[in-house]
Amino acid sequence: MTQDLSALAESRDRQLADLLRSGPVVPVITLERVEDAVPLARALVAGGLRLLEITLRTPAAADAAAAIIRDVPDAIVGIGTVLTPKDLERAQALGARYALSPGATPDLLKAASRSEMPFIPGIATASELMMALAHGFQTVKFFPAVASGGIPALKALAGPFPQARFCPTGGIDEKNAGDWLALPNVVAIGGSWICPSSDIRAQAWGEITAKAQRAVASVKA
Ligand SMILES: O=C(O)C(=O)C[C@H](O)[C@H](O)COP(=O)(O)O
Repeated sequence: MTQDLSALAESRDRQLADLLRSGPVVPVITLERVEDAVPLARALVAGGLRLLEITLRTPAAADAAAAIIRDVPDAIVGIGTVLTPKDLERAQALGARYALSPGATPDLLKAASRSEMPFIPGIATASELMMALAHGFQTVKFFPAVASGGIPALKALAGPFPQARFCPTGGIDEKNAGDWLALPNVVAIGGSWICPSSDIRAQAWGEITAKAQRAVASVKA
């Protein structure tokens, strides 16, 4: 890495460390309707979760993220399902504080390594992790966490890669959240269990606040 890229990587790491202090549980949010965005974000913040991931999976996603950024100042909005350099630009243009991907491509890693915005690439294997580390990304998503071998797989990766920090997602729920968070190299966990599509469709904001509160309690347990 050149000196310029190293300085950018350090600055992103510092910003990310600051953001993760508001974690460590990140609800993964998929919104079908823009009008659900603000009440959902308020329900999550009321339950104690400020760090959010809005996935770019629906046509409503960008407007939904923009509405939360505008109207819910206590929410810290990250954009998920960033698959291309263009998605990363979109996340930045929206004013998101960070971006995440379920994986990574050489193009995406290259673009993200030249950007100021904190970015968390996804990895599921040692080779993918090596690629992320080589581009200056020490904090990675482990996705799909449970299907890729779960906690034993993450413990195995910790051996050769002590510098890596993980945000597992995919298959995490209320029952196993505490086990994942107990791992020393896990800095945050994420998942859709806190705000499943069925609750969002039903506008069950009270239920979502209760799930967020239980997630916060699992961190303290
Ligand atoms: O879309 C993305 O950007 C992702 O990285 C994937 C999400 O983190 C998982 O799909 C969440 O998994 P579940 O909690 O099992 O629903």
